[in-house]
Amino acid sequence: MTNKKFSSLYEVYKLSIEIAGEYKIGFKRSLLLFFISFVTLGLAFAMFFPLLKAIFSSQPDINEIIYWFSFMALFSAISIITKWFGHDFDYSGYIVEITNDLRVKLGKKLRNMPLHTLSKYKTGELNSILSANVDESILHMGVISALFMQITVVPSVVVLFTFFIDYRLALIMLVILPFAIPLYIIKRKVSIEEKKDFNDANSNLESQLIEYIQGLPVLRSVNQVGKNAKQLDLAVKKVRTIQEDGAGKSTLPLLIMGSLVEIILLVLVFLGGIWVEQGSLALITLAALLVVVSRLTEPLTLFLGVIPVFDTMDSAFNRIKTVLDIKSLKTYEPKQEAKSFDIEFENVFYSYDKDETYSLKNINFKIKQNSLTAIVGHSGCGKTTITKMLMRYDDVSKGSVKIGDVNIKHMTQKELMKDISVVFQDVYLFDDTVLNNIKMAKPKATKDEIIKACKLANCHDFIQNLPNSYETNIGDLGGNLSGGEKQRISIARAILKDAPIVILDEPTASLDTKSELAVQKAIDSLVKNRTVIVIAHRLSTITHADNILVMNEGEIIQQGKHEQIIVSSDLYKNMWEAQTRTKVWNS
Ligand SMILES: Nc1ncnc2c1ncn2[C@@H]1O[C@H](COP(=O)(O)OP(=O)(O)OP(=O)(O)O)[C@@H](O)[C@H]1O
Repeated sequence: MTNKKFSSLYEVYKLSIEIAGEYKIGFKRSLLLFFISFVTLGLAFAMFFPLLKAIFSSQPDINEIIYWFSFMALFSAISIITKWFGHDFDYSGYIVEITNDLRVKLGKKLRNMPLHTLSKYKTGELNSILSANVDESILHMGVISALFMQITVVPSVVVLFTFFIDYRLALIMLVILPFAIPLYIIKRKVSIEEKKDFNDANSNLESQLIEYIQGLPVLRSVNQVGKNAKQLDLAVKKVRTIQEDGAGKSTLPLLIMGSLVEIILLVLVFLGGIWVEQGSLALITLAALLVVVSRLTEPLTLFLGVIPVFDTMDSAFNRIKTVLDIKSLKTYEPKQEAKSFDIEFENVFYSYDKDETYSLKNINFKIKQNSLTAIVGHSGCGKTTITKMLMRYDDVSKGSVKIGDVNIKHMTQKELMKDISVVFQDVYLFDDTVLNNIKMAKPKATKDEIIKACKLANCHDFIQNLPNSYETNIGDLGGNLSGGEKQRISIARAILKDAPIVILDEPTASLDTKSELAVQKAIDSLVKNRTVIVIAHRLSTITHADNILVMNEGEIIQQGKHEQIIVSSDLYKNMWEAQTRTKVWNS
């Protein structure tokens, strides 16, 4: 999801501060301590020059040796102590807190995100953002930032110190070290592109996996479970190709970088040897320098190894940020609550893609409190979109939606959802007890209230026959509830919620006649004395509706009672006749 290709180290630092949130002071302090630690480590290395000089001089002076050795020991001690305190940040639980805070923030965002935006994400994508990406984005805090500091600060201090010893030797290092820069840039470009492609491919793989597992029964029935599960197979291959490509492309810069220190050593030995021969450089100074430089091999090679960690973090946090930056739908002032439950759509237009392709066009209708309104029309004409606009799935592109004269933009999402119950065609039951699945509609409900709702929803008897009655875990039933039974549990939820408006999204469309009768009975209890909107495919179930909205291609082309529109609307008449014919064939 990120458009960024290459963040500078400063940007990575700024991101880190943002991630650290309220712990940013601790993070900055830890970076400062690491900085002091590695400056002093560089100085301790540099003490090799005077120390070796003192040891190997023609007349060694023990006091001078102790003097330089004491400095070396002092710098090393400061380095160890400050490094220890620097790591306090990762050892004392801050990183766990930061990870937790980030997940809580993302969780809140998901709760308040407009459903329209949420629906644009694949489940696997959100899954990888909340799990892997959160972990990756804080990876570098602690050990990795210490390592990074070490590989940049220590060589810099050594080069600077060498200037005081012999500027020519320092210049050799300064001339060769900048060759690391293009290598660094190539490596980062490869790495950041690989990370982005890898993240996209990985979330796609997660989505395909989730889809594969959920669709396993269907895949089995069409013999597509093995290698024939093409999409999953492709997703796995894509991840492998990206990883292989990335590994191949980043090996060369790593090898060259590793050789760079060897090259410096060779040039130092060659030129240093000449200068020693000519008498312009002390042999002991050259020897000390070779010892110090050879100690830089490891940090410089590590440098390129550490870069991908920053890129992983950068790419992961940018993905997190796209979620954090999503704006919740605004509740307009003054905040209001609906006191009555008439519904009015006035000149409503809506486009999913925020362009001129409207899924709803100039929708106008009024629903009286406690009446029954049905929406009918061919598939894709906009029936569900109307109900989504009532639930403020997104803001309408034009026009207004009102409940009891209050524009729903002035109602908080909580207030709005308090007023509406929805019964969907596909029921989702959570992996929890039957009781808790119903109770979630009204957390403070007593068991008696729940049983009463279940009796009304015509599901009390079959729940009692479950292995542990109301305490039976839905997961333990292993999908053994029928569609009609699940549907009645969801209706019990809606009855318990007791919202004044009920939306029925074709709840009986996929049920057989026996289940349909049982569910219809439950629905009859639910809709009593409420404002009801029903999306109906079977027109026979809505002939008694107070108003029927006939839709075609996003518009309401006719509205009225069954007896009126069967005469005035050709579309409705044709649908009715087609369904009556089917009924005759089926009987
Ligand atoms: N999330 C979405 N993003 C983009 N377009 C969408 C989205 N959901 C629906 N649409 C489009 O909006 C139009 C209306 O869809 P809607 O689901 O409201 O129709 P419907 O009448 O309820 O259909 P059905 O009876 O098949 O459920 C369709 O053209 C559909 O493709």
